[in-house]
Amino acid sequence: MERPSRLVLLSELRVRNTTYDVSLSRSQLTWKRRVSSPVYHPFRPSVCHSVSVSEIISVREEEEENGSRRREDGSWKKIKEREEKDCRQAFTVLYVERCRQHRWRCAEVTFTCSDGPLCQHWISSIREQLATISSRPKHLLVYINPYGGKRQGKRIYEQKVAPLFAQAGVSTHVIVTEYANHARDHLKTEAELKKFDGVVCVGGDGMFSEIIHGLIWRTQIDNGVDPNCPDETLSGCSLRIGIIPAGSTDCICFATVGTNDPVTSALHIIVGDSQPMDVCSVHHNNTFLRYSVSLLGYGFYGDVLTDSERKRWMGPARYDLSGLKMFLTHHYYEGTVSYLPARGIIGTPRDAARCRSGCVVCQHNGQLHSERAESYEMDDMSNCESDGEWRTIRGKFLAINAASMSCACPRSPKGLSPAAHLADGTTDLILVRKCSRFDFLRHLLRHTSKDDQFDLTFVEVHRVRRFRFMPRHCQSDSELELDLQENSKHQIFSQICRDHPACGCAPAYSSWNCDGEILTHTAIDVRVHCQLINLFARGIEEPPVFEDLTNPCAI
Ligand SMILES: CCCCCCCCCCCCC/C=C/[C@@H](O)[C@H](COP(=O)(O)O)NC(=O)CCCCC
Ligand SMILES: Nc1ncnc2c1ncn2[C@@H]1O[C@H](COP(=O)(O)OP(=O)(O)O)[C@@H](O)[C@H]1O
Ligand SMILES: [Ca+2]
Repeated sequence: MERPSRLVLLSELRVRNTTYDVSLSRSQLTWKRRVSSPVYHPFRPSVCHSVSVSEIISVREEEEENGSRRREDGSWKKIKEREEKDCRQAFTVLYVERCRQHRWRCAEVTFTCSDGPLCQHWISSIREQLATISSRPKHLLVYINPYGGKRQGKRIYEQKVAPLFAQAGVSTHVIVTEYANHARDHLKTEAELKKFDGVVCVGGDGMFSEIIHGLIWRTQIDNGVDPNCPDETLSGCSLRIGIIPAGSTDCICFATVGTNDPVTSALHIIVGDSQPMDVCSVHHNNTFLRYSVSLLGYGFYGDVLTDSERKRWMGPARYDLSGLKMFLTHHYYEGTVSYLPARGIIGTPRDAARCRSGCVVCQHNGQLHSERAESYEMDDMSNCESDGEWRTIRGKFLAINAASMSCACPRSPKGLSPAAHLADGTTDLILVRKCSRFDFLRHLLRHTSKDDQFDLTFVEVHRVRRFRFMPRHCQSDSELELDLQENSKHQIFSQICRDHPACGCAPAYSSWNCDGEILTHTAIDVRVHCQLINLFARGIEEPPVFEDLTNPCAI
């Protein structure tokens, strides 16, 4: 149990017309209603509130004049006639309050003091405590995509986020993007990153993808690492990234915070949360293509994305229509998947346990990963292929998905791979083989219910550190020869269809959906880079089950 930390201040203050014992320690601000009579009063239970100092947003001085109270920002708030006539000094504490479904709100409480010096002492003491929190950002670089989701990015930022940043004393440099890849290119070459404590992305998964591409690329160049080499150990990015959800799916925000709510995200940024996250690098023939943090999907999700881009005018609803269309189209694709299973780690894709705030699996596997990386460096064996057995699967697939995190989103609150971890250095490779439409529907529907989407004969899932995919139309002659021997009759039909796509049968290849962006190459080599980036988040919080003994109100 954490020891209650030393008291900084203890005073009798008033909240509205009631007297409270208010105490400030290094970790908590607590206000307990004074019980005037020791006799038990059923209608007046003792009330105690406690806020962790780390979740205080700011403290503000209030001034009274002619029945109104002036705030530091210059605005006036009318106070009630009866209220604190004798108390001339007041201060307001703004703090994080938890609401339903992982949402956070900025709550406030105003304390009135009997004298001015005491009020000033309280304000400066709270500010001093806040100043000791070094993880809080002071200056942020903000990119807004005005074009994503329902095109509300600018409004969301100005109305919901900017006022909170101002209250918390966070200064910002805001760039509203003017074209696709504006943010990526600005980060790659122009942005003066030394000036900032973090980058904020206002947009969806596609916009987040732009930000990480700019940031990761810049970090590699600054550290002399070649991003084109798939076997390079990439340098981790020091700047944290905050996501203000303003896109269509916003799965990266949902899976790291538990909700898609701009105010909640802004508060996680203000309190300086930190959540490491794995990043996959995607290469083709030793040439870098893209990075991915959530879904890499070939077949169904690739086709949905390609089709939906033509319907962007519909906003987020485009995915529902394209999803239905692609489900009915029921295309399958042939190819070869090879993968390196993740060895020595804790956790499997079929676990009941979930990746949550402070996840021990991520901590353990992250540690294992960095120890291995060190020993590779010492042995001068940077090629991680040497420590595992590649496995190969050939087949016809409706979908090939790699989920580096759960990919939970409002459409599927448990996600594509519910037990995947944010920062364990692995990705869950999900292979959905050719099956009937009915069976595929059963699989899809299970993403929205408690049933296990992997518990079906045509679905398999592997936790991997690296994988490759080669569509059949790209296979070499010798590989095709091997396939021919396996199934000569089918092979002939497939060849005919590839050569004559107008025949109306299934297309030979799909495309990859890489965090919501379409990849032009189909043959890819994917490698997970453990904890390469950090977000202003803390993972999804578990609701408290037991009484928290570190909470002064519980003692
Ligand atoms: C018939 C019932 C079907 C129910 C299917 C539910 C399965 C949903 C799983 C969704 C996983 C989403 C993974 C996230 C992908 C995003 O990166 C990507 C881009 O997001 P954004 O930039 O914010 O638009 N979104 C998609 O690819 C949409 C997939 C929708 C599939 C129906
Ligand atoms: N100013 C802009 N104009 C057009 N496209 C942009 C602009 N800024 C960013 N983009 C691109 O918009 C695409 C979608 O962005 P995103 O924020 O993910 O929204 P959505 O979730 O609706 O797809 C991304 O590919 C991004 O590169
Ligand atoms: Ca992972």
